[in-house]
Amino acid sequence: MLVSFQKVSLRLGEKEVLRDFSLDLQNKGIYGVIGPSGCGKTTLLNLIQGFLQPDAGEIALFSDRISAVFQENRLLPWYTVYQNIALAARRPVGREEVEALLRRLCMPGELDSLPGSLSGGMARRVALARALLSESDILLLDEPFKGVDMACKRQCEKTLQALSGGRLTLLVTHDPGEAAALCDTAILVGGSPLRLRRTLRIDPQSRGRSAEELRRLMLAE
Ligand SMILES: Nc1ncnc2c1ncn2[C@@H]1O[C@H](COP(=O)(O)OP(=O)(O)OP(=O)(O)O)[C@@H](O)[C@H]1O
Repeated sequence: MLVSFQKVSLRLGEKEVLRDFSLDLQNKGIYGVIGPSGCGKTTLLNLIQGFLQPDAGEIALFSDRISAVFQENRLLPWYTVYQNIALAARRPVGREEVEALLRRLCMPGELDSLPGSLSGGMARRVALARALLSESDILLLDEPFKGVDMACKRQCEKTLQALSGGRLTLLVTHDPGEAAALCDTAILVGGSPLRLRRTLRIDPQSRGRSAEELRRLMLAE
């Protein structure tokens, strides 16, 4: 088991977000976590990262080397784009490597910019570059393409697919098209408290059909 939630319960304030929630991920690859707003997707990522502790139950991880794109970008405003990315990398990272990755994320020539001068979509891609370049076994991405325009998004999806290899990636998204385009498996969650509704293997040969299927399942629930 690479990631396992065993009968995890968690209350946040008045809200019982999880009650006896179980989930086992056995293989590496990209998992899309899809479900309605407010159901608890970010909470799952926060539990994996140890930012929240369960009230009951257990979470087991095969590695604690985690990199993430959080709901907010969390860039350090006094450091440049290059410094923000390189400082988090857990290994020496040269300017050329960062520049090449940013180019693959449709963002050339911003290495020495400060985060405050970037658009929301650009800052999002810096946060994504930071997570991708960081040496990690688990990649947690909470709506990583928020604010990124359609043309760049396709390119960023390809780059993410190419660079996430060898890791276990959890991608929170509201977009069935994005999940079908990128993921190996979609995990549909929902309800209050949160429950696992369905897992769906995405067939790489027919991602368009998987997107339709996911749309249908989301509307049905
Ligand atoms: N610190 C907190 N105190 C009280 N309730 C909280 C707290 N943090 C989150 N919640 C509630 O827990 C629930 C799950 O929140 P979470 O952010 O995990 O949902 P989500 O599925 O990621 O939502 P979205 O898709 O809108 O980002 C929500 O109803 C939220 O209001």
